Amino acid sequence: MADNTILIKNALILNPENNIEGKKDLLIKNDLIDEIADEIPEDKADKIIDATDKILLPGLVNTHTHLSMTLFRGLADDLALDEWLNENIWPVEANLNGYYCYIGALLGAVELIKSGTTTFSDMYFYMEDVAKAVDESGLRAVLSYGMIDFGDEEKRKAEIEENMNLFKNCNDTADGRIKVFFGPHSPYTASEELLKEVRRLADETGIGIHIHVSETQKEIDDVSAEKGLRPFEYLDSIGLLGPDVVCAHSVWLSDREIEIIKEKDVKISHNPCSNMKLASGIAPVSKLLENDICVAIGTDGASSNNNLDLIEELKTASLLQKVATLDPKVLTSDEAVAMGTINGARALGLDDEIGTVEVGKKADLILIDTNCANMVPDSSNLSSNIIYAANGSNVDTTICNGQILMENKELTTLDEQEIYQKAREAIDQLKKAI
Ligand SMILES: CSC[C@H]1O[C@@H](n2cnc3c(O)ncnc32)[C@H](O)[C@@H]1O
Ligand SMILES: [Zn+2]
Repeated sequence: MADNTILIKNALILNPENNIEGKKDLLIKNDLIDEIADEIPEDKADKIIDATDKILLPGLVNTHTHLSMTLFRGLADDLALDEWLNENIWPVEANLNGYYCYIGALLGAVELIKSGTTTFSDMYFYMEDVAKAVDESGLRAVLSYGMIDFGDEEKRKAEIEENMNLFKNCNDTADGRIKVFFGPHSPYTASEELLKEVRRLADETGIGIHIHVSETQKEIDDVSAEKGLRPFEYLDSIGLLGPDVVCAHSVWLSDREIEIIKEKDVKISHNPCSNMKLASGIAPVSKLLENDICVAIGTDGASSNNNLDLIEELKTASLLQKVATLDPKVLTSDEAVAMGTINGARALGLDDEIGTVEVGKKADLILIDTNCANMVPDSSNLSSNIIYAANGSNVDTTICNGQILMENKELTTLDEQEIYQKAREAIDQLKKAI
């Protein structure tokens, strides 16, 4: 079969941790970045993309979301987590089916592609239907089935079986773009027995773990009352924690818990918009970064955010740390770019493949248009322009695994109008069932 070759010309490259000076050409061969040079001849490629006035950076990595929850955007606003989940979201989720989750995931995929995310880590229900949406969209994803047993043994077995079936049926599918993790929901919904079994199976299979931890003060109080330990102390005491664990939120942390996170090389997915909207609190991100802990970024679901724009999320993360510490020097735009790219790749165990613009890595790349009112004048500091001035709507081109998913703001793999229509119908039907 002939090679897929794409030549991107004249791009300013923003690369986390290792900047590339001046305008460059970049050649994609099949799914990989093949060459980066001052000038690459046009006859080396079948397809040319002119990146004049555009900034090229690694595709963004959203390390915590519930993609199908796009259907619930705006459904239950202005509530704290407990009331939001127990009285609003879980009753609606009880009426979900595979089709709804598929349509919600397609809607989320459109939003991710349009705002520059090429990889996302998802925890939800009907995950084989979500995998179908990932396959069709061309995105890269880490998928976990969200396991909740509330101490019920039968439920526990069924939940673990569901996640294992997802692993057997979907891991390494979609040309290797889909990986499967375990998704125990949280220390307050998953029993000790479930968490211990997850650790055993993670060691056996080599797959990672995605879990919500220490999101609210109520969680700290409840777990402390039941276990006599704070959430990270408890998870450590039962052996769950390790470098393959990605913890979402992690807002309320004692100094001892930060030590545990560091010692065990646990990865943190920071979700500032969701934490602000549900009034959960402010995660001590600058302290975590000072301790060399890998902090990545996530949007959480579109019902607690209410969008999946990762550039907006990174700006929020940066500004929130500045105001929380009253120090404008913390969480710089360079650190924010790393959070949205290479740190996300590390959290998901994909840093050999994605997260930087480097020859030999997967061609997961985005182009951001600077010929827009909010991006002029061009800043000599590219990360400043991307984090503080841009937003997802400045993304012009999105490429994942060497495949163009959007060019000049036009989607190539998904029909967005058809998806909007189906999503509207799906939520109308769901509302009737409530
Ligand atoms: C069992 S699948 C995932 C489960 O998590 C719920 N969820 C969404 N956002 C949050 C959050 O911020 N904290 C805890 N749980 C959350 C989602 O609605 C699903 O039920
Ligand atoms: Zn979540």
